Amino acid sequence: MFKKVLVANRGEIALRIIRACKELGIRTVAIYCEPDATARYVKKADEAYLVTPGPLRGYLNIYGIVELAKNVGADAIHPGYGFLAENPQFAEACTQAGITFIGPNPQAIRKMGLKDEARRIAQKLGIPLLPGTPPLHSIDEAVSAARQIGYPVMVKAVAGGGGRGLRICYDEESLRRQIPIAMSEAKKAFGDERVFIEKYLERPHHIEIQIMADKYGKIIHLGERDCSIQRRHQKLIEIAPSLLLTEKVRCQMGEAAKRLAYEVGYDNVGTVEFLVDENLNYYFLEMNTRIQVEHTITEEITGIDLVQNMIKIAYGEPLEIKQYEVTLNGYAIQCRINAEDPLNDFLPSTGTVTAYYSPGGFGIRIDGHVTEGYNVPPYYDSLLAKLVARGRTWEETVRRMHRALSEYIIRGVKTTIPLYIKIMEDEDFRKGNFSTKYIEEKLPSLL
Ligand SMILES: Nc1ncc2cc(-c3cccc4ccccc34)c(N3CC[C@@H](N)C3)nc2n1
Ligand SMILES: [Ca+2]
Repeated sequence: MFKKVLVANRGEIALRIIRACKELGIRTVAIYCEPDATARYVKKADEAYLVTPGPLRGYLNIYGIVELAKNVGADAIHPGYGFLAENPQFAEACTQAGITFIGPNPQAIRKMGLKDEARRIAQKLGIPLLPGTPPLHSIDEAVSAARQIGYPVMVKAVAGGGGRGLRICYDEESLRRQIPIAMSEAKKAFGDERVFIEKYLERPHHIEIQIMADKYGKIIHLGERDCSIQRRHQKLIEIAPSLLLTEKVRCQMGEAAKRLAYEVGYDNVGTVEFLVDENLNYYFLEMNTRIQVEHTITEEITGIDLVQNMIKIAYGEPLEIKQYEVTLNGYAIQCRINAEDPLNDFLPSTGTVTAYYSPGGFGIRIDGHVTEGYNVPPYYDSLLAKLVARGRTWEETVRRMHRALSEYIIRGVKTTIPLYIKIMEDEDFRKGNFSTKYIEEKLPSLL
């Protein structure tokens, strides 16, 4: 097994990876930029090094991080999520330095990073897709395609993902206007101006399948997560399993996700995103080649430690879990405790945490890095902690999450906790009656 792993990330996911390594007897190296110098994950690592340039680019400095890993004698690097997690150049730089990248192979990262390539492969495999086009060459081509597809359509950047580079068009005038804007935005944001269009689903559920593959072609899926409760592509609450799927559709989506992973020669963990409509028709969206923030709820209902499996797979161990051994027990809900003010358009709230008391008790998990006195910096995402509640029934899980949220004390910064308390009391949420429009439609009445 690896002797020393460098964690190329910060905050809660860095702490999560450090904990997984500790349980495997692996020494850990943390990196930090100045604002994180006193953060808990830095203290919990066996070694910690300041990386430059701060306060953010040190976490994105491919060659600086690889150089440091070599100098401290790390034999593997875990990228976490965000930052360099889906950067094929980083994965290749690690390999070239003789350091194992704990994640998928660079070819699979590259393939799934281009939405048109992912769609083409899904189409070849007979995985359902929304009506759409390959990358467009002209506005006229988009207009004639949209006539076939029918409005509304969504314009998507080929190199986009996670909600970036998306535009909705309800008629031809809007499409003609927005295509050039989308292309120039894509050029600026991703260095690739190519866009395509798809039929826009108005009120879908956003459901993703967790997969895990070893280096020998063994692939399993670990059920789904419903991530529909988001705001401007920032996920707020995730649940597992979904309240919408039947066992039959779950199996179909799981098999489709495994076929896609197998086709691209995938190894390590990954997530295949779908949209599901109220008639349980599901459509492939994209694939994420990283561990996700919400991996926790899958761990809670399957009992499988996804981060430790990432490390074992990267080390070359064969998958020891068989598909029939994956059982989904009960329900789990994750609330992302963000330093944002839900009463003020979710504006980031910075400052010092003057009081911090996290809940506990049966079926409660906290993944977070905040303590009293922590100064919430403005440079990073606003996630302070992930509060996860698990229960045998959905009703019990909602009650437990409500109780835990009511116990949670964070003073000195505004957080999303008050909003989540209201959501746990909302009849539509409790009945599983929510789509990607839930927050947009409910916010005014919830607060
Ligand atoms: N053809 C079509 N119709 C509806 C969609 C709805 C979403 C979507 C899914 C989840 C939340 C959203 C919030 C605002 C806008 C879109 C969404 C979506 N995306 C793309 C990135 C992924 N993370 C979410 N793609 C869509 N595509
Ligand atoms: Ca994505």
